Amino acid sequence: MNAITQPRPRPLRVAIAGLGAVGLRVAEALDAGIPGCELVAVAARDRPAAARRLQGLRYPVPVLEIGDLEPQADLVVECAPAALLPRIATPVLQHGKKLMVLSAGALLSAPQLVELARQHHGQIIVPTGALLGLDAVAAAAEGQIHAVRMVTRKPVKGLLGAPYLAEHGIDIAAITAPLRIFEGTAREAAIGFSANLNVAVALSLAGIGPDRTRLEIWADPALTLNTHSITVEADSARFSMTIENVPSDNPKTGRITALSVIAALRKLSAPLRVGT
Ligand SMILES: NC(=O)C1=CN([C@@H]2O[C@H](COP(=O)(O)OP(=O)(O)OC[C@H]3O[C@@H](n4cnc5c(N)ncnc54)[C@H](O)[C@@H]3O)[C@@H](O)[C@H]2O)C=CC1
Ligand SMILES: O=C([O-])CC(=O)C(=O)O
Repeated sequence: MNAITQPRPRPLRVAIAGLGAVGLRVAEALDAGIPGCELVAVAARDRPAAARRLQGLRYPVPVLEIGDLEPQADLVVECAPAALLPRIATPVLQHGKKLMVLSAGALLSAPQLVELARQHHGQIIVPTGALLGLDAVAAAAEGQIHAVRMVTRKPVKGLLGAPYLAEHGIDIAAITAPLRIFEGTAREAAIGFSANLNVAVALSLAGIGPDRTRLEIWADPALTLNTHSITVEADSARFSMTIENVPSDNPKTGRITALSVIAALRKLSAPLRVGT
């Protein structure tokens, strides 16, 4: 007797907005093959340079303007400077498609994007990125979480250029000992450290929100790894966890960030899915 075979579903067409440290690594992984996904296009600021960076791919894809990505794709991975998030996200969500967001901090100043996703049955996916344990935080949030704290320690060059430092006259270029440069909420960090602390916002969105998630940031001249330590107190569990990230080509961004995106893409259509 013949088994009834179902047609193989069409792969998800994936586009990448921003071809920097995260975007290029994700493009290479898609080109090498992530089951259920197909790289169809990228957007970059310097399109000829991006085309050169993509020359090594087995299946080169077009380099487009941000505004031209949506019609080509079912899912767009946003891995561009935070200020571009609304431009990248709006057409994707208006068409009920999926958007994977790395610039998670920028979601706080664009809450309309979540509403847009709701209205048009699209979805914003924030991967765990450079962090860990968002599965446990999200599970604990189904019960009652009393407190979430994070302490981030980064080498000086992982923090240089953050707007908070200039606004508060903090000069870390020549420090010789660890210096606490910030204590506040995830929402405040998203504004002052928009290219350095997306992880704090991702943590807050998984847990108790950006106004109750507390954060300290230290600049440490002796450090080589971007280090995030989290403690959670909830009615279901108490846990603490630390990740020490090897910086990527971009010293602000841990290498594991792109790998987290790749794992999240793989999970979208995997026959066995592990973790919340
Ligand atoms: N959620 C998380 O865990 C993490 C999030 N991030 C965030 O992810 C984003 C990407 O990070 P990286 O790849 O390290 O940054 P990057 O600076 O290496 O890459 C960003 C790319 O976007 C490009 N770009 C600039 N203007 C553009 C335009 N108009 N159109 C298309 N592309 C444009 C830049 O040329 C650059 O190649 C950043 O916002 C970063 O803060 C970074 C690390 C962890
Ligand atoms: O890679 C990291 O350590 C985290 C990071 O840059 C971010 O959250 O934006």
